[in-house]
Amino acid sequence: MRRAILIVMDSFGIGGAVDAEAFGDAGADTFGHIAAACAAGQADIGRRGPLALPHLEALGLGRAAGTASAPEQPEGLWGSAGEVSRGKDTPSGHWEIAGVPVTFDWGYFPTEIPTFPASLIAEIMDDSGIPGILGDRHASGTEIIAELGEESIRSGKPIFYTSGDSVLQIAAHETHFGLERLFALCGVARKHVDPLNIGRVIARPFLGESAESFRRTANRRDYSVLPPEATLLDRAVAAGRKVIAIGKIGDIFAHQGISEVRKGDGNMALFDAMLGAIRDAGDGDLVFANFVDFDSAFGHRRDVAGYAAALEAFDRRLPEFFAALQPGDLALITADHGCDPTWPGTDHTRENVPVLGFGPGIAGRGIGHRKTFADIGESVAAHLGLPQGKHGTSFL
Ligand SMILES: O=P(O)(O)O[C@@H]1C[C@H](O)[C@@H](CO)O1
Ligand SMILES: [Mn+2]
Ligand SMILES: [Mn+2]
Repeated sequence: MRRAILIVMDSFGIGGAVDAEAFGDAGADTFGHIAAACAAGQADIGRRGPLALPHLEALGLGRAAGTASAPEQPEGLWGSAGEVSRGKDTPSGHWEIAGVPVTFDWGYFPTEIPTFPASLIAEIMDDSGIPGILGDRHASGTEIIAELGEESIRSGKPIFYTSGDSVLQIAAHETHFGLERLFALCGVARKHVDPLNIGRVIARPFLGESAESFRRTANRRDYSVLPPEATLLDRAVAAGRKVIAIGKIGDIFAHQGISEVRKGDGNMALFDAMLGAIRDAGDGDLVFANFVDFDSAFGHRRDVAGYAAALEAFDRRLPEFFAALQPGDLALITADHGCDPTWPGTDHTRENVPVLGFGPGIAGRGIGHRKTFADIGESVAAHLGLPQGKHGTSFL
């Protein structure tokens, strides 16, 4: 069997991006700052003490990140990668991993309030029939739901907000507003933000009846534009291979080059879904998984202890993953950008990412620093015997 399993630990950066300064992120280091906070006893909520990631460390995470705790001889291929895409957003990171860097500029909404052009909101209201909007500014998704959720239920107006990413996010109550109605509204909005070059419209449904009990549900849906060129996923599908997308991978690629989508509510359910996909994948297939909680539940929330606990929970399950691999399989663990929970604000941070490769019979060695995430996708392509793309080089 020659299969590939590609895992994105969403936002698990390791610092050190050469262009971090240009993003206002010089010094940001998601892994490094979480580890330092844990070592200093500053992340003892729901967990305790130094960050314990024995399996990721054995694969070479410490060496990739240049930390002292690294083993002498990591068990896998270990290294780091920098991003050449112009944004530090999720689609840019994933598309570059899949061999297609984003070399154009996304559209962004300004930080003024109101944030969204009045003409855009008028068009969306006309087409969807909503009575108006709330929010209309940059915000943290959980905070703006706590602040405006009750008014949204009362008035029937959904909450529109954005971030440092190229996004229009729409939060509305799953039952009072209606989930399908929210999805339809996002479809309408997607059409109207196309001319503004906005990367994603994101449906952010929530449940609960008051600020204290509101919680976002797993029914988030991302409406992305198509990648600008054929990705690794397209090459795989064109060659008759199956691409099984775990979590939000399907949405991120606008469902292009995807054979099957499997979802899960939270990292542990996603891990289960990934293990099931590995059981079902055949020779030459690709399983591509995104673990969103690191970013969405902890990075953007600037929750250091929560992020550390999520990393440790992920690491504890890696032996199940190792056991699921078969001779000939290549597994790669990486990330799509940083989201340093010690950093000011609530946005992503420009960082290098770890690249950890392993599988039965793959000997440990350093692969150095890769100048583009695209080297990851081209390595998968080489492993699966797919045509090579033009933006990266295999490290196999
Ligand atoms: O709603 P939140 O604050 O979690 O929004 C973040 C900011 C990103 O743009 C968005 C997409 O992942 O999540
Ligand atoms: Mn991401
Ligand atoms: Mn994010």
